[in-house]
Amino acid sequence: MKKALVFLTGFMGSGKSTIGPILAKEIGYDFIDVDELIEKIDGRKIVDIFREDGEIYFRNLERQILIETVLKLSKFVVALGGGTITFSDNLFLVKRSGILIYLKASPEILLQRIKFKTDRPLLLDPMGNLLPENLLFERITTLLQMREPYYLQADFFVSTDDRGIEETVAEILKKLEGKIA
Ligand SMILES: Nc1ncnc2c1ncn2[C@@H]1O[C@H](COP(=O)(O)OP(=O)(O)OP(=O)(O)O)[C@@H](O)[C@H]1O
Ligand SMILES: O=C(O)C1=C[C@@H](O)[C@@H](O)[C@H](O)C1
Ligand SMILES: [Mg+2]
Repeated sequence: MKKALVFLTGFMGSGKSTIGPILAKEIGYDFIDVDELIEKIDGRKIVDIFREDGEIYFRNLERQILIETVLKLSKFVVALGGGTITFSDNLFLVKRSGILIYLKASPEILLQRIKFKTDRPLLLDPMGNLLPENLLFERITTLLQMREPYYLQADFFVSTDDRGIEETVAEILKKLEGKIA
């Protein structure tokens, strides 16, 4: 059966929020970013939610918003959070509702893309400051190793390491052919 939701998963910095709106435009879908939706509904930035209430609170909120809002949409490209499909049975729910695409990137490339960003709480030190580059690289490598078994359960993946944004979108369009409503 052809599906009417396209989900993007992948590590922080893999390009979900960047590729999502461009892909949506190409296939005539709307676009929604789960991280942005969480911030809009909760009224706080994700770093503040993590700092004030902790990761478990965030994961429960993310799951609730996924079930109550996102999975009810049709003809949307959805940028998931980097950890969404690793929590509870979110992966199962997502795969049941649409096509899941993994934007794959190596730790080296991810490091270059995210090393100056302060809006990803899992990549900061306990005081909320940027980690030194060597520790950040270790954090990315460890977390990616734990996450990849989930990401690889996507319907297909696209490597973004040696491609620009437009090329990545073109590759996705090719792989989506005949699969979406
Ligand atoms: N081929 C590519 N595909 C995607 N993004 C790329 C590519 N090349 C460079 N970039 C850059 O990498 C960054 C990706 O960041 P983006 O915020 O889209 O990641 P994300 O997956 O949404 O992360 P998060 O899970 O933290 O929300 C952007 O600054 C984008 O311009
Ligand atoms: O990889 C993760 O666990 C996260 C990625 C971001 O998209 C946000 O959802 C949040 O910072 C957590
Ligand atoms: Mg994003």
